[in-house]
Amino acid sequence: MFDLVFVGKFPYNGQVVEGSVAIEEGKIVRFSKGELKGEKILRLGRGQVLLPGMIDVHVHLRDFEESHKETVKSGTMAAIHGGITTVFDMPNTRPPVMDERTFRLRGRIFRRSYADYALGFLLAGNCEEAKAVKADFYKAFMGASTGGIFSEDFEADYSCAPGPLHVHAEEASLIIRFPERPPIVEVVAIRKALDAAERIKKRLHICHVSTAEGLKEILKRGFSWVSFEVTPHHLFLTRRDYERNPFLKVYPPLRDEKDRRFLWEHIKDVPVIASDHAPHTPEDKEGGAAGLPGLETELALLLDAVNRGLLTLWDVVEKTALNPARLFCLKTKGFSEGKDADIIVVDLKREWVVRADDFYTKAGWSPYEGWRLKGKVIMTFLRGELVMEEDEIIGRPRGERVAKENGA
Ligand SMILES: NC(=O)N[C@@H](CC(=O)O)C(=O)O
Ligand SMILES: [Zn+2]
Ligand SMILES: [Zn+2]
Repeated sequence: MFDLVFVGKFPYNGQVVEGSVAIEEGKIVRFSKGELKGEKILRLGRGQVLLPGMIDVHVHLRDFEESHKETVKSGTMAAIHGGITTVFDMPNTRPPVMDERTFRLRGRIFRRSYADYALGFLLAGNCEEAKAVKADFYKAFMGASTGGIFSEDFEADYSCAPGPLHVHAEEASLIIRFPERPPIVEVVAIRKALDAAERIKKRLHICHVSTAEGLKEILKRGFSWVSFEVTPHHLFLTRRDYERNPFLKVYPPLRDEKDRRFLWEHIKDVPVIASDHAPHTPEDKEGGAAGLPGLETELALLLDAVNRGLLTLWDVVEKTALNPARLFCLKTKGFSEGKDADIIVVDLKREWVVRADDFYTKAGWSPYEGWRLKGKVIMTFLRGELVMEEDEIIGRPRGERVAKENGA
């Protein structure tokens, strides 16, 4: 007799099938086309589908001296509200996570985390410190973004990285010449990062790819040790939106319709979708801060796109859960028997209107305010425990640090 059995539709081997998924002690233990017996049976309703919880590999939770923007507590409540069960914590905090003491402090505040988490470490000429910590991933900026820290010598930082390196690819020298950061600023940086990757051949993940030329360059080189992500704002918004709403200032900037369309035309080749949840308060945005909140809208935007035939549910599952688990060697994550039961129930038919007032993030505003979306996350389970239902957070923070495959 299993602890919990879901009965209904779920993605399996590229399809969406009918059957049951059995959970035992926080793990997925059985997929079946038939009915399985359980202490608790959760029968999904019409329009509802069971999906793996999202692994969001690009999240800024702020906290420390920027707790007014977001905290680990508020940001991870927003995550589970949006169906995200694992977050990668970006280290461009204030103070930045660039030394052993701050890295330890960072680990301690995640006791308040409502989601599972991977801890990042910022690399910028601090190689000795980087080697002294065992972070789950490392981050380098080729040009300044929020926090202003970037690599003087990107190749040295990349060579030093003791684990997978996420990189913000905007070329510092071109940002000075072109502060509007046109596509060339990203494309030159991506080319430089790929040239370095060809020589160094270590795991590299290129963040928030936003330009057609940049995506073309990555696909042309086709290095198996280089992965990349695209964000919802570069898929659903353009520079025109920014011209109408200055709050939509973000690095890399929103692009023209042709870049956005190119991303969609190649969505099949995009391995990971990640939010780059970068909360700033309205006051900070008035002051010109770059970055957009995205945790509580990203999956719903993708479900709405599924309803509009722009991608399949299986595409969503691969880009938000299966590929991140595989690419970052998360030993206990992935939607298969023996893995953590990080599960969400989504209602593909539920229509709702985006209102920042309904959100847990401290950002206090949303790029998608007023948008009517078809598709909503209605339940989130973290390692088999219900942690969110119908917009309510249930229980206390239960987040745990991810486990990596040996040597990853
Ligand atoms: N994307 C942004 O515009 N800002 C991010 C930093 C980053 O991801 O570059 C932030 O931390 O605010
Ligand atoms: Zn960035
Ligand atoms: Zn970011």
